Amino acid sequence: MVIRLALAGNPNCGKTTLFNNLTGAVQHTGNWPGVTVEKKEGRLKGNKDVVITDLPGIYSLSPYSPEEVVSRDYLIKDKPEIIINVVDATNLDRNLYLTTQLLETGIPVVVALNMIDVVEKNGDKIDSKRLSEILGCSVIEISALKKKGMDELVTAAVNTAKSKQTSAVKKIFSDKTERFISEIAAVIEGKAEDSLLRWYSVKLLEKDEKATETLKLDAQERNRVVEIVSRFEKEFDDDGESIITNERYNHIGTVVKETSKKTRKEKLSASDKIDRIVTNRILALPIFACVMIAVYYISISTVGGWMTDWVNDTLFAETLIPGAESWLESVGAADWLTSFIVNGVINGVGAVLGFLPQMIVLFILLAVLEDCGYMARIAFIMDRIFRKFGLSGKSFIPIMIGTGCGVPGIMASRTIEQECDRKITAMTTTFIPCSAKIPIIALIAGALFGGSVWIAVSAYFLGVIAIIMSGIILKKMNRFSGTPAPFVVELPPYHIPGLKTVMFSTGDRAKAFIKKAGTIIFVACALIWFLSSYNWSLQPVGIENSILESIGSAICGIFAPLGWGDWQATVATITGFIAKENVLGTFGTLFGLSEVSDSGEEIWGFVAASFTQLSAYSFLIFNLLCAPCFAAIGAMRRELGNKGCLFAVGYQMVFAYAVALCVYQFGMFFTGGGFTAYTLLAVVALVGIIFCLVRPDRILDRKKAEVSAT
Ligand SMILES: Nc1nc2c(ncn2[C@@H]2O[C@H](COP(=O)(O)OP(=O)(O)OP(=O)(O)O)[C@@H](O)[C@H]2O)c(=O)[nH]1
Ligand SMILES: [Mg+2]
Repeated sequence: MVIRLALAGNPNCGKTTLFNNLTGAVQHTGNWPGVTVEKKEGRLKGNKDVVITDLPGIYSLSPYSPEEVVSRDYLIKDKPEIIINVVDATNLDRNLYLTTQLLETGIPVVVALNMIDVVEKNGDKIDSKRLSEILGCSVIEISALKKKGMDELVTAAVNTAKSKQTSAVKKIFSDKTERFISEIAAVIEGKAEDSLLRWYSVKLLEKDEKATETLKLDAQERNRVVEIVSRFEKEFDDDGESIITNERYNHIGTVVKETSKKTRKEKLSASDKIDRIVTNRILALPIFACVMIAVYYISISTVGGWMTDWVNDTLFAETLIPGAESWLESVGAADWLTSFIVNGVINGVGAVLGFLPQMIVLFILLAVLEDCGYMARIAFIMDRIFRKFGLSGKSFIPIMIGTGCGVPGIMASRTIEQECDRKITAMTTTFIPCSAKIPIIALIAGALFGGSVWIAVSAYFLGVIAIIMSGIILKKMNRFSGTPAPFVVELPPYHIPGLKTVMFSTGDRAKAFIKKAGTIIFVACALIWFLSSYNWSLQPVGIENSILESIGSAICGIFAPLGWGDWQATVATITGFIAKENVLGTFGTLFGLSEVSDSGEEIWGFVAASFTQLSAYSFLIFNLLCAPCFAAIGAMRRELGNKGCLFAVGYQMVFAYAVALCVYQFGMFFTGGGFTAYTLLAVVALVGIIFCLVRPDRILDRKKAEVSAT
């Protein structure tokens, strides 16, 4: 018999850590709420009959955002055999709120009292035996991080599931409320399964619409319910949902008082002390800027840079390429094959893989920031700024994730309740440079700006500014209008990042990067090599007469106003849509064929020769802001639908073009380039952008007027 076991609990209580322990999986964990946004399945190590589902974190069973709906639907509709309710023992008050709701679902529940190591370290005490008596279900003390109590938990869960013993329903509301619950239960009896009768009765008193819909009551029953609810609200002189919420909290208050003892009296914890500085109104932003500059300095300029140089200069330029060449010669390989392997594959894929060391250093640093808890603070800090522009600080979490890869970044936008904010975030997340764009940044910085760290830093700030500007512009459109959702991310206490968590997270991201180099980029490089080695009659020719040159030349005029209208840069940009790493791979392949230099910084020389600082920066801007790679466009389609996705891609292209145009043309103008037709075009673009930014928000004004009229 297969037992389905669901892990449910508040965000950031350790569900995924527990899931990884039990199944041996390596799902992403992090010290902030909202890491998991999709349900994940795995099988228990050593007992394949137990299927475990990791769910996104929820605060209650009245969900507001889409990833919370995932959790609730799974629990209520798919009905697992048993719920393990993971509870953060350092935060009993808040966590037990969900527990009282889970106990009403009629599904057997076992409470896993997680983070017991922290409780013990703080010198606090929790009487789990008494807690188990009051709640009416097993309570097992565990530490998912230290792997304590795992066997006990599994045994308790499997036994409870096998005995099908639901927890005894405890009356947790006041007698008066319980009477109303019974009244409703009498009306809907037979409409819901017996085990869910109490659950639905409470939901109806709360006026939960989603729950009401699934019940399919007839008109008469519905009227009866409405009558009971209105009597209920009159009796308490309050809203149904508030009454229920209040009484739940009252009940939990007494439970916590009876079962837990905190030794330390409200002294400021170390986390609070750090937060006083880190989230300080004046210091927060400078500290954030310093942290990010340090991260990119370490990963791009120093440690990561040295390692990448070694890979590019020594490993590829001095060892692999000559080695492969002489080996191919010695076995008598055909010229075209040698050219294909050396120029097409090693140069192209190598150009991308060369950046792996930088990337790994960056991934490690980001994972550390994530796991120690600083990322959650960044979201909190950014909320203050974003709110001023009508955006929610919650948008910043997807953006932070997007620095790794846009695909999970776009998916993380699901944690945002407000539909308009969610859509805008999904559309703009990829403005922030993802790891695949770092090689482009490093290339431009290295080739034309003497490796300056400021190019990378400016790229990130440009991303943030593009997001804020787009937020303002899009908010004024009908399809995105609305006020930002209140921000409720909690700040989890800081902790020392776990070595395993950091390694998993880094390994995961690095693996994805290598996999792309081995598949999609390999194919793209091979294609580029072919297109650049043959002409339309399929005769081998120099690159100047190749198919690629003719395609690039045909369309490169479009980019002339941006300052880099040559066919190489155009082709590189186009291949970037397959995967952003291709931009570099393409330069690598293109350069390999021109056989000029012998030093390791081959691509740099090539790029430096065909760009000026200004045109290179404009090239960088366009490639950073334009539509993301196909994988990310696919993710946007999932979140926005076909039409929305098309709109998003169109918007990103126009926006990227306009910004790059303005930067290049005004740059030219102010450095003595004169006023040309293109300068005029840039003036038009700038006026257009400013108009979109400052035009009055008619929709919001109308809504305000409607509110004040009523
Ligand atoms: N000290 C301690 N830390 C833990 C324990 N379990 C988890 N953590 C840490 O808590 C943080 C959150 O863990 P996750 O497993 O990502 O939490 P989650 O419940 O899956 O979070 P969401 O997916 O956001 O809902 C991580 O930094 C973990 O390392 C524990 O038993 N003790
Ligand atoms: Mg999780």
